[in-house]
Amino acid sequence: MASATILKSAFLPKRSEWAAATRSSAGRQATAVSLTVRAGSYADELVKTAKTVASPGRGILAMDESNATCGKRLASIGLENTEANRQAYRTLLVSVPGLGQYISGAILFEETLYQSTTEGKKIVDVLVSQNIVPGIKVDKGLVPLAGSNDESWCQGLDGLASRCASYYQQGARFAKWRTVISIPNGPSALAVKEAAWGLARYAAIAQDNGLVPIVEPEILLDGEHGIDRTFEVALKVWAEVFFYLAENNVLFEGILLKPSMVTPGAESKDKATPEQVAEYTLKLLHRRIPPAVPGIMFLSGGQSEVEATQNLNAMNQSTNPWHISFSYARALQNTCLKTWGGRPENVKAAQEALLVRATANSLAQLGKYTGEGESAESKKGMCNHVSGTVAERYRAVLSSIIEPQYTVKSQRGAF
Ligand SMILES: O=P(O)(O)OC[C@H]1O[C@](O)(COP(=O)(O)O)[C@@H](O)[C@@H]1O
Repeated sequence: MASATILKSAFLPKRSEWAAATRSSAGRQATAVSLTVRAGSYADELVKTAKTVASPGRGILAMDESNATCGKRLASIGLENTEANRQAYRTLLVSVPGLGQYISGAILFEETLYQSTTEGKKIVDVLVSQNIVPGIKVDKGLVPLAGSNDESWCQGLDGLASRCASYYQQGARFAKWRTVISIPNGPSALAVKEAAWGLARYAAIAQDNGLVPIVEPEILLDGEHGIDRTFEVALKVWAEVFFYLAENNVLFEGILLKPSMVTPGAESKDKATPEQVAEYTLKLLHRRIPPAVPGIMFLSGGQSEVEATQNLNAMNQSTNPWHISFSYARALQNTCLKTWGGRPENVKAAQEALLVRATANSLAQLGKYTGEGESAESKKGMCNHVSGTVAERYRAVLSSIIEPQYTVKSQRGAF
């Protein structure tokens, strides 16, 4: 926060000055403090990009696992964490035929943004040909936050402007910065403030360089707390995030959010139905998120594939001021990765598995997901609810691949 203080005192009114100016101007027409924000050169493009990503029936494929996280995913199927294996897996993901019907954006790790598929096509070009907007993870990961209760903060502001400019040149049009908040460890006021300030500085810098910032303060699922505690923490976190976004003159129409859903902690004795998750999460959004924000793209955070889809669907039973959709990593990729298992002969089946999840979440974005087909018992019902080629995909994939391992039970810890 040291550099933050310098920046704030240099360019913006202090809160005390602002309050004094507002008091002394009461009853007069003009205020003493000008809050006019110059329109950035990318403003129109940012708004357009954000709307494209937040388009009906589509969401984001998060495939930006850092090398450390990707290593865990690959280890779960017995593969080494090599560049060649990461390339093979990510080639599989971006090459799924018809993916762009359900996926509007794909978040890439830096390595992937500059990588080609195993057939030698630039991954960015493959995405664009699928009508998918390429995005880039720009944070540099989490490190311990000194002076806190074993909490962390997210690095990456140094050199961010020039990196964002290069990523734009390379074809990225949106960015992502993930920081985390731990409920069992507090969260301390320091950790929340640091998370919010970092996200706001990142968002301003990304917009200045033509990238729509995805703002992701992940409130981790870990813990024994109930849903009310998650709600309370989320209210605090989002209040701080929007306070600092505004202080940094971020254009709200040109951002996207990536929140955690409001659920009980993963180790809580309480369980919440999709309707309860939707009720709490929508209440949070209505209290904290301005309608100027075009899209809210949830992370899955360790929920099972089915839970994440059901919860999204429940949130889309009402008309909302924002596009409410998904930006899932695990909840899109889990079955796909397991089906692939690193074997070339499984690529097609794994791609079908990804398409099943993408289709299901697309339906959930529209509030039309039924879920019956997700279990063996009601497989037929699901097929009856989905028409045409989608039904064929469900039938083929569910019968040949998913059924043995696919249940509505939590798959937490699958990775
Ligand atoms: O590799 P990192 O930086 O730990 O991020 C892990 C993942 O968290 C996400 O932000 C959310 O993923 P989940 O949907 O699996 O929770 C992904 O975009 C990212 O791949």
